[in-house]
Amino acid sequence: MIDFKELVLASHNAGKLKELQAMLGDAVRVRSIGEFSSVEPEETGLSFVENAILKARNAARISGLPALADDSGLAVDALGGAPGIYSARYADGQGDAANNAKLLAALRDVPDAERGAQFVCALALVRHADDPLPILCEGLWHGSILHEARGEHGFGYDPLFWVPETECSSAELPAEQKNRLSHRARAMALLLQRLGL
Ligand SMILES: O=c1nc[nH]c2c1ncn2[C@H]1C[C@H](O)[C@@H](COP(=O)(O)OP(=O)(O)OP(=O)(O)O)O1
Ligand SMILES: [Mg+2]
Repeated sequence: MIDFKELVLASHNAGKLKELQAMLGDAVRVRSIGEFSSVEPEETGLSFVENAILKARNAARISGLPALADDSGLAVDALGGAPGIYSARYADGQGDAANNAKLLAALRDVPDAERGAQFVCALALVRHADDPLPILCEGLWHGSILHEARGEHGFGYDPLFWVPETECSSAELPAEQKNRLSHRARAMALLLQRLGL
């Protein structure tokens, strides 16, 4: 079991930060990397796990604190797992609306039965920048891609992600419910277990 006084969350994404903070609750005092730097590290890894480790090390180096990073994305079956680790950069850095528009266009002629997709989340926790044994936890959330946006909550691809168990898009779920069901929730549950929290 690790005894943290403080932890830095290594994300520049406001939606993610809100979810991670809610899931951690009072378990640990949380700072955000934005307090220390606005420079985002280049995500050069070939996997979610590698990118999560890279972001966690970078945040630990900058802050001097233990760091938790989340690398996540949407893997679409009909696109061979794309956009995957490139989800945030799918429309060349033009943001969520452009990413969603590009995804809808790519799937325009794909029938409902072939629109399966998974949200993927890799969490990496490092005790310090050179930690030789990062704690790694992963979570998946299965669903499918809608033909048009639905809902106002969440962030990123949420308006396009149909959640079969709740029969609505993930942007139609209240935050508390998404935070119990999502890829991030599953990864975080494993992490809290690992940490004895
Ligand atoms: O629950 C989610 N609901 C909707 N979309 C989501 C979710 N989880 C990840 N996503 C999408 C957003 C972004 O297009 C990509 C993450 O990219 P990713 O590099 O991990 O995060 P980011 O660049 O937004 O912030 P940062 O790297 O500073 O943590 O996947
Ligand atoms: Mg990123």
